[in-house]
Amino acid sequence: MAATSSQSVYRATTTAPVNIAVIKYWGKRDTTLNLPTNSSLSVTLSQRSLRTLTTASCSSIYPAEDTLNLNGKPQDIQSSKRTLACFFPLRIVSENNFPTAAGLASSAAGFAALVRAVADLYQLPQSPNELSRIARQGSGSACRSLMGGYVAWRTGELADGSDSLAEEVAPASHWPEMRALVLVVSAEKKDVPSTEGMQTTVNTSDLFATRAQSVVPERMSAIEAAIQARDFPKFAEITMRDSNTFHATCLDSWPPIFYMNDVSRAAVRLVHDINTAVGKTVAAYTFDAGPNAVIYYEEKDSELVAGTVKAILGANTIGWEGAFYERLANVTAPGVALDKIDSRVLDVLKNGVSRVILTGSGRRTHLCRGPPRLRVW
Ligand SMILES: Nc1ncnc2c1ncn2[C@@H]1O[C@H](COP(=O)(O)OP(=O)(O)OP(=O)(O)O)[C@@H](O)[C@H]1O
Ligand SMILES: C[C@@](O)(CCOP(=O)(O)OP(=O)(O)O)CC(=O)O
Repeated sequence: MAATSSQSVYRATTTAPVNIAVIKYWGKRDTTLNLPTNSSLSVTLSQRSLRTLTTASCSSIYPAEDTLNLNGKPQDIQSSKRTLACFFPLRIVSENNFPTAAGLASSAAGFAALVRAVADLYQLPQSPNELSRIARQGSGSACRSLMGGYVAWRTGELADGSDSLAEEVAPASHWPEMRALVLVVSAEKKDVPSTEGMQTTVNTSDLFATRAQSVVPERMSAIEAAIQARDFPKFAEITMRDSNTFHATCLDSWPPIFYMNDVSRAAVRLVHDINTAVGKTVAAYTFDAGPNAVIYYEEKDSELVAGTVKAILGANTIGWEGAFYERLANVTAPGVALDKIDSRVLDVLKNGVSRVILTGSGRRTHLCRGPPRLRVW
């Protein structure tokens, strides 16, 4: 029997990447609009390793309520006022190919994919910068996942948030040698969610105001210049210092918040030991609101950085995966002699890291399988 338009299902499918900040967003000046207290800057990671896949669909045959299914489980979104505004109820189905709510920026990829899929479904003309304004309100860091490469989120000044947008500082192709080694220390849900933790910091930390008002603005300019010049040592030092300052404001919060643990601190020591042994900065660590380490380095230094990590952790005992693992597959000897690394660090890392994802900088959200289309299910 021929399909009638009342049976029609319209749908759009999109993917979105994870981004890992090198200048951290931490603090809101407006919690409703999700306006930040400082600008931030991130590297969008390759979707060949980590991505969210989201399909948005609408139809008059759907029950009269919006639904979100995440990783196979229905989510509670009915308190949202959006339902009332929809003529055709929306059905969102999404899947992350990595742990959700574990400090691996699932909310960033998740909300970016959601906004992109809905915009594609309705064939909205908005640019990624304009869509970033919407994604920001789902989760602040999500606004940076609508773009590829090196992305800044400008704090903005206006009370309505209309100038608090993300913009691409440089595409991934500008510095394609950038690699990211994710050491998964824990895939557990974190104790203090980012949304709650950052406001505890805003309200109680004495260090916080200095970071937001003077430290970050200087670092934003310096890291953008380092990215334009592809100056890895400069990029790396700012990245490490900013991660440390962010975690210092967490420790300075009341009650104090701890996201890094002994394994995280071992990863910090490892990176400094590698850099000292090599005699220049070839690796940079950064930590979000959880213990997992992300280590940035350039492809030419794969053996020195990832090769050393591989020799410490062993390739067989834990999972090594990711789009850029190929070059390392046959590397067995450490790039840096292990006697140059603090011996306590070796054991802590070996026992504490459960999984390694080797990835690199990548491109922005993209539409899957052509433009939105009419389908009868
Ligand atoms: N694919 C998705 N689609 C829609 N919402 C998602 C998706 N993935 C995650 N989320 C939302 O984001 C929440 C997790 O965000 P949370 O900030 O706690 O963790 P995270 O993003 O993994 O960590 P972090 O932001 O510290 O790196 C989930 O509970 C869910 O509400
Ligand atoms: C440490 C961070 O990863 C914090 C991310 O916080 P979220 O974007 O998850 O917070 P909400 O806006 O409340 O959803 C730093 C960063 O990504 O810049």
